[in-house]
Amino acid sequence: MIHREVADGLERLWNIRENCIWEADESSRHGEVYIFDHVFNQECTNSDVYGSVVKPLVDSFMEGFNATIFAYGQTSSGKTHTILGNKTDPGLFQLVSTQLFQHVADQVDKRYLIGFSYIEIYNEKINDLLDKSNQGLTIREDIKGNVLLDAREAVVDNVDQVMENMMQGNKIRRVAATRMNERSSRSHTIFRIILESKDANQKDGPVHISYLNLMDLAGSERVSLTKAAGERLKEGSNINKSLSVLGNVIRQLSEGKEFISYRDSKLTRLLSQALGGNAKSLIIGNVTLAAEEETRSTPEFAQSTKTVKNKTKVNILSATEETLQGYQNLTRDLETRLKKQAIKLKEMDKSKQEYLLEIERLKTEVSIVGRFQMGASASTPKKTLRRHTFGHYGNVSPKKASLGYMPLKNYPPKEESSGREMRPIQEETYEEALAEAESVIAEDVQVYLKDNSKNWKNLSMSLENSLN
Ligand SMILES: Nc1ncnc2c1ncn2[C@@H]1O[C@H](COP(=O)(O)OP(=O)(O)OP(=O)(O)O)[C@@H](O)[C@H]1O
Repeated sequence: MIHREVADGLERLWNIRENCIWEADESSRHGEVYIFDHVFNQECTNSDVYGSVVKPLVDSFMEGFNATIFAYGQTSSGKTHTILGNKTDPGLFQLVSTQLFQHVADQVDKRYLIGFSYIEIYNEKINDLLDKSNQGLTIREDIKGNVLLDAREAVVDNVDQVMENMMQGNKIRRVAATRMNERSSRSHTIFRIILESKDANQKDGPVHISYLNLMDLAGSERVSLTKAAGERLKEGSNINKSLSVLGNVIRQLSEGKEFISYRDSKLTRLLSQALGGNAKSLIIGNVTLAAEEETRSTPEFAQSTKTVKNKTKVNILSATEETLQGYQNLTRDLETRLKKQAIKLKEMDKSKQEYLLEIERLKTEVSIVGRFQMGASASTPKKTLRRHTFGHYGNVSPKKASLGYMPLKNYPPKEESSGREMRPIQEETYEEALAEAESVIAEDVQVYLKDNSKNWKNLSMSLENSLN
């Protein structure tokens, strides 16, 4: 039981022993004992949960399987605590990231590229938490039924970078105080880690790709308990509606129905691979022992999900010649963003410091992609597609596509045209493309710095440092 429940003098209404949970009042008409793979009591930490049920899933993810982990439960039952944790009890997100980068460091014969995206579904609208300007995202599907979303995908190299991105995202994530929770999540959030790997010694070998979703679902809430009104009430009703669609989808899947109503909510559309598709899924049902009915609905939900069967496979995306185009475009797109940031300095509508940080961050991403791509041959690519996940940027505008590939015909992007001649990317090796982009950026920045040298002496020094 949490502080609020103890302070309110609430009683403990449920018992837990081994892998079972049941109501303490044996005369209750719902005398069912719910049995699960694991039941964790209130003495358990997030690390205990991680070691028992999450780690094996992360191991599979690193072998190339897709994986999804949900935290499901009523409001204030500890979902956010499970995923994000705190200083003394790190959450699953940090524990997963740590394991992932440890694994990557241990595998000397492999090369890895790790991407990270973070989105929320708020009042049935999908917002990118890594890019404030990228709101109201549209879900698209390719012919194979893969869900595509133009969310920013940050390329990350270590746990600190992941945590930094996550904390940036948390600043805009919707949280508000309700009567049940001082910091109640008003949206469903999805962290997605995308892992691409290939054999370091095999130049044109296949690329394995897998994604891992960590989801902190907003909790179901009863208006009689939360006393929500106005905006909070609207949010609560959207949360309850999407959770009810999730319940319907699980029921249809467990009953083996042919038609599954994934399209009834954004949440279930985004989860379609995790529910009955190509992903290994883990559902963590968070409960409080101090509520009767609200707590009962969680083990009931979790039990219904146990009969859902997924069809999983290792995802070998394609051979290098297909992906080479993707990495070249990815690099080019990062370079374009980098250049844009340098140009934006002229407008000075943001603080100098913010631009410098963005430039630094993009430079790091470019070098990470470069390291992963190194060794691939510069043979003429046949396809423009890099891969299909929801950090995919098929046909989006350069403004929206923060990272990822773009169709070849879009290069150089029209709005970026500066009169400089740019050769089609097929004719360039990766090194040539990188060198060209770097010289363009350096030139622009130098011109700008020269023009503004009096006013921006300090800025020019740090910019020059960052470009050297
Ligand atoms: N295992 C735990 N140990 C310590 N504190 C906890 C634990 N679980 C939850 N809490 C505390 O209980 C409160 C509610 O938890 P949390 O915000 O994680 O709930 P939630 O299920 O995400 O709620 P909502 O659906 O409203 O967002 C927080 O103050 C949190 O710190």
